[in-house]
Amino acid sequence: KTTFGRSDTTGFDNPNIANLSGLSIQALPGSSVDWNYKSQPLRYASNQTITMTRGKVLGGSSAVNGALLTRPNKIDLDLWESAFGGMSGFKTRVKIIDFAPYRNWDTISASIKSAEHFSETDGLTSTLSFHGTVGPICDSQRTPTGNVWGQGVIPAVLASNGKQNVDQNGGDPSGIWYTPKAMFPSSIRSYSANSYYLPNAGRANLQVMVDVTVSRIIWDTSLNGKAVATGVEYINTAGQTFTASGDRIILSGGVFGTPQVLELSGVGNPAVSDFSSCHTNVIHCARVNIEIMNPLGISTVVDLPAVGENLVEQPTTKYVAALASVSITNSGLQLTLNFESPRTLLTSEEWDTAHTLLQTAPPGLGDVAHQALIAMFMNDSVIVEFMGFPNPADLIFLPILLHPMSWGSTSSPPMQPRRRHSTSRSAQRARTFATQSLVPFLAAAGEISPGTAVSTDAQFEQFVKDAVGVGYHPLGTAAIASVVDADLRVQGTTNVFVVDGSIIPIKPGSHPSSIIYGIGEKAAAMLKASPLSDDV
Ligand SMILES: Cc1cc2nc3c(=O)[nH]c(=O)nc-3n(C[C@H](O)[C@H](O)[C@H](O)COP(=O)(O)OP(=O)(O)OC[C@H]3O[C@@H](n4cnc5c(N)ncnc54)[C@H](O)[C@@H]3O)c2cc1C
Repeated sequence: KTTFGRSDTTGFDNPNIANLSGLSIQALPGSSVDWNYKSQPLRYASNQTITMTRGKVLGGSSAVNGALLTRPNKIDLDLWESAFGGMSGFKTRVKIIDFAPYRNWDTISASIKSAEHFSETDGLTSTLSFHGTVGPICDSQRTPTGNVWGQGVIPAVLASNGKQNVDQNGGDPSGIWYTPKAMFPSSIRSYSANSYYLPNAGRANLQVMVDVTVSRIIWDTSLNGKAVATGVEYINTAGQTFTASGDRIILSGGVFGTPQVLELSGVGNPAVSDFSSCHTNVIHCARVNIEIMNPLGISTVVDLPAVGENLVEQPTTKYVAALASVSITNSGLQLTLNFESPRTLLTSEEWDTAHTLLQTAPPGLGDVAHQALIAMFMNDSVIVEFMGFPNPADLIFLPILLHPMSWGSTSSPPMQPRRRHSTSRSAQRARTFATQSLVPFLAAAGEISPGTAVSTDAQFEQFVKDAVGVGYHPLGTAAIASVVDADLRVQGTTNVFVVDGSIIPIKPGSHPSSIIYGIGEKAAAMLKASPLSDDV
């Protein structure tokens, strides 16, 4: 049975969701299908308040995203293994010790492939063995229809010692390539609502409701000191409250919604005095002076201060320049991504400075995560992605910093000085590349952002403070090892699980949706295989 309310919450008749071929997806952030979460004023970014877009529609953020299916460097995912493998007691504390699905590049890649149905594109070379071909999410590559990328950007990257990567999804994303998008051959978006849900909508044991919001988990008496859930409470748009019961509760509310439901249910940080227990090897708490549940009158069910912490987001700025003439076009899909590693992005002097800065952990960051960041840097894992945007009259690059060095929480987003420095360097790099290599394509004095008034290091730093945006890739607020165990069960509960991007403990340098689809695939297999009698 399927209970649908307003059609915009199903999204199926929203052309901006369906159509990936033009500029329509730019209309989605801030629209009625966005939760429109706002950050607190960012202290290190001119007190800006940033909108943290998340999809409020069937399919969640997969309905409103840019649909790029990328994967990080192999090293980024292999580091999960060393992070968790080194945690004493972790493996014996969980009952179902099936950590294998989330262990390293090989296991996570295998899960991603099981979600993917990749089709090769005529005229483009790809490596089929890197891709899945029978999963629900369809993806393929497209060459841009405008000539800026094919005739301008790609030759310019190659001329400046860059490389063209045959297929970035095999563990080395460095270089430039036509990135796959999650879409059917018709350029219609392929996402969780139409590719996972719709083919199964007729199942008798599946009921989907839209226009309702889960307000809390309902608890029974505890078993062996662990909280037992019997269902959830939810509210409709008229403010009426209902309940749904179940043997297992699986939260997939995303990086903001999942910790919110946990905290409303008494699972989280009750008071400042419990803050110290938040520090594990991997995770730190950003809200050093904030107690979450007690002031709101929420009784503590599980004292778990790491809930809502460890929020990591990728910052970005915008380089925009007017094109020289109407015969030069930048239309089509934003498909070509160029990934730079520390050694290709930074001068040797900047590399030394960055290396020195990295030796000191940001405040509160656990040693394991700190060592992981250093390893990513030393192994030359990609650190900046330059993404092109299909604005007909402009060349637009978004340099996205992939491995940020600051952490926040669901109530206090990250943006600390060291990250600002790296973001400023990548903004400078976007201009240098455009002005040195793309002159014939750009209008004279056509730079719109940052604008020619910005030229010194200090001015670039100020530009970043004033104009920084987000990559829309927040992760980590109910992380493995700190909030959930290896089987994705919330610590201190018998039968509550989290399956979404909030379980990712250490940020990989990529767009996250492919990994999150992979997590969904593995979690489904794992939960199906594990009998309810294991929920103790
Ligand atoms: C504008 C934008 C562009 C992006 N571009 C890309 C891209 O090109 N490539 C890429 O890989 N990634 C991209 N991403 C990121 C990617 O889409 C997300 O990381 C991913 O979809 C997150 O999946 P999730 O399951 O963790 O959460 P979500 O997809 O956000 O799903 C959470 C769901 O839970 C619902 N929910 C939350 N709270 C409640 C509650 N209390 N009761 C009931 N329901 C609730 C939400 O409405 C939503 O449907 C982009 C994201 C955005 C916003």
